[in-house]
Amino acid sequence: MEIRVAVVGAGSWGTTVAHLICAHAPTILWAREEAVAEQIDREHRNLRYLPDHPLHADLRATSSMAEAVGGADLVVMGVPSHGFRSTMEQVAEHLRPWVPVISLTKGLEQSTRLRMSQVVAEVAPGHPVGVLTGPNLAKEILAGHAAATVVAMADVSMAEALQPIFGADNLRVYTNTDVVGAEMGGALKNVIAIASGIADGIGASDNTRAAVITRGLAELTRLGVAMGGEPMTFAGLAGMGDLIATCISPQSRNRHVGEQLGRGRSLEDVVAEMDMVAEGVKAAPVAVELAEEHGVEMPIARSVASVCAGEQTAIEAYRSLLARSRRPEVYGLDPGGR
Ligand SMILES: NC(=O)C1=CN([C@@H]2O[C@H](COP(=O)(O)OP(=O)(O)OC[C@H]3O[C@@H](n4cnc5c(N)ncnc54)[C@H](O)[C@@H]3O)[C@@H](O)[C@H]2O)C=CC1
Ligand SMILES: O=C(CO)COP(=O)(O)O
Repeated sequence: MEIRVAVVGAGSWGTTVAHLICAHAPTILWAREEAVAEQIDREHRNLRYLPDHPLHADLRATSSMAEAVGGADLVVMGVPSHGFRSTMEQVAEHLRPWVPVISLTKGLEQSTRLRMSQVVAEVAPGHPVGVLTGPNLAKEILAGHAAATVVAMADVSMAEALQPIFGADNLRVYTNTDVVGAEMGGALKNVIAIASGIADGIGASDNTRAAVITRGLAELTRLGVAMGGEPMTFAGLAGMGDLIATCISPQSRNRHVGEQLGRGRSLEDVVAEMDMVAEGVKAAPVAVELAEEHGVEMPIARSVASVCAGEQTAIEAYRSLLARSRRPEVYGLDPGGR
């Protein structure tokens, strides 16, 4: 049976995923701006977000949610976390019963501290829900470089059915039943990537970056496990894999924000000149709140939140991380670990 897919959100990643799926299934991409939808539909290009890449000739695009979602057998959500709930509410008006919803979004809802799959469950109860996540920088995948990713759903047979839909010659898709772990890995690595960028911006060394990545993995694992994620998920593509890609890549928006902060620029200036989302900026204070709620320590996330809020300079944040009291290298599996 042919599956018709709607991808909601025509930024870099939504457009890339729609382009990939289109090779296997009829796909329609929803764009908020009519001009973007028209350009993709007619010219097979998204000049705003992916100017260098022609898109699949069969990819359709629309700014009408009814047209995008009304006939879809699978809905893929690719809007940033700050617009996720309101967009999902529009989706829900047209969603046919039991259509699965897969989130591409790597963020946390600010007001509620919810993961995006939880937002889907609130707005469209009863629909199967999952996430697609991993080290997947959109432009690299569009350029044809090999990558791997994870589709995480509680129902493994449904995740297996989606593997060929999301897969491509250069994109290998694994399954995982740990939605909480996969989703928390994706959201929290953005916060650690800001810290890694800050290190680059203040001129720190590769040793520093390795320390940030490794201790960052410890703290995101600690929180993710406390919230119900499986420890091994954080050692996989959705955890360590995505953390490495985002912390080292010059293409990462989150690492870029950190680098600019490390050079002494203000968050307002850096964000104002970006036409794209850096989820870690909004996820950092939420991670700190969740850490408090779950009784775990997240010193790097706390430092990132504090630099983003203008409470500390980047240099002060790094000095205070180094000045923390001595302790054993308790790894992230113990929720009380420090
Ligand atoms: N770009 C990438 O390489 C990857 C991004 N992601 C995640 O995918 C999500 C989307 O990221 P990108 O596509 O890169 O973002 P982007 O910054 O390239 O584009 C954002 C898209 O969302 C739309 N948008 C912005 N605010 C909105 C709102 N309030 N309501 C509805 N739509 C809104 C914009 O019009 C645009 O189409 C993020 O959570 C990101 O972390 C995940 C994997 C890879
Ligand atoms: O999630 C991503 C790669 O997997 C993209 O990271 P940035 O949002 O930091 O560019």
